[in-house]
Amino acid sequence: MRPFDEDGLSAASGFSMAEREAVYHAIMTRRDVRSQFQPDPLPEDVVERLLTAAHHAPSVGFMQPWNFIMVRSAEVRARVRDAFMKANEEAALLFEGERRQAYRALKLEGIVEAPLGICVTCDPTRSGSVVLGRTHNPRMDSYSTVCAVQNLWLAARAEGVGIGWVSIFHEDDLKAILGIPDHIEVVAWLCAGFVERLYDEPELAAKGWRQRLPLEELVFHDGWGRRER
Ligand SMILES: Cc1cc2c(cc1C)N(C[C@H](O)[C@H](O)[C@H](O)COP(=O)(O)O)c1[nH]c(=O)[nH]c(=O)c1N2
Repeated sequence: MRPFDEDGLSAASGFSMAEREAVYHAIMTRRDVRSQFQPDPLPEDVVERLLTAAHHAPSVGFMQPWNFIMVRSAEVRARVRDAFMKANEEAALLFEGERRQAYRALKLEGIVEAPLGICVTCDPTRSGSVVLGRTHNPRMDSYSTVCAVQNLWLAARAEGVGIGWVSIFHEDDLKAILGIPDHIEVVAWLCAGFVERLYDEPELAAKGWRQRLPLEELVFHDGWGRRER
């Protein structure tokens, strides 16, 4: 533990080169995983570290609106997969012609293959109706929960655990399967399991669905659309 002064502050020294590289390495090599899961259950200490990382995410007003429903039951995961299949077929029909065929060829979940499903939810009532920082934008609680997902995802990368985020569901189907109360929002279904190999680039890019945009096209200066400095 670093020493704290009387205000509870300690020196914000930078990371060593190796620590910095490790952080960027996790960020750059994190992947969404759909099909490389190993069936072995994740050890409890690993799961605990992933959840602890998630729980240290930033949250609006320090609201910590998240819950994590850990789904190990193969029977429950099979029902979740059925809910995905229904929604995925609806999604396929929204694309036309070749794009529909290309969509159908993609594998977009590993719900049954991954030994653990984590349903991450957001409770908008977690700290009363008036929340510091959320008063003018109620979606801030969902955004906070997404931060928890990203923390978990990066920690998982460092642990050799693959994570696949599946969002192709009717929320009510997931709520019914998992007994989630009406007022709770489902933010993510995460497939989790050890992986030996990962794609070097997003699988959707490797399979020609969509490529990474050039960063410089996305950065503006001093106003929307202003590319010059
Ligand atoms: C909110 C949200 C929701 C989803 C995803 C991501 C996020 C952030 N992704 C994963 C997504 O396709 C993936 O992140 C991008 O293709 C980039 O690839 P990498 O994550 O860098 O491997 C995703 N992937 C998938 O196969 N099925 C899905 O339902 C979803 N849903």
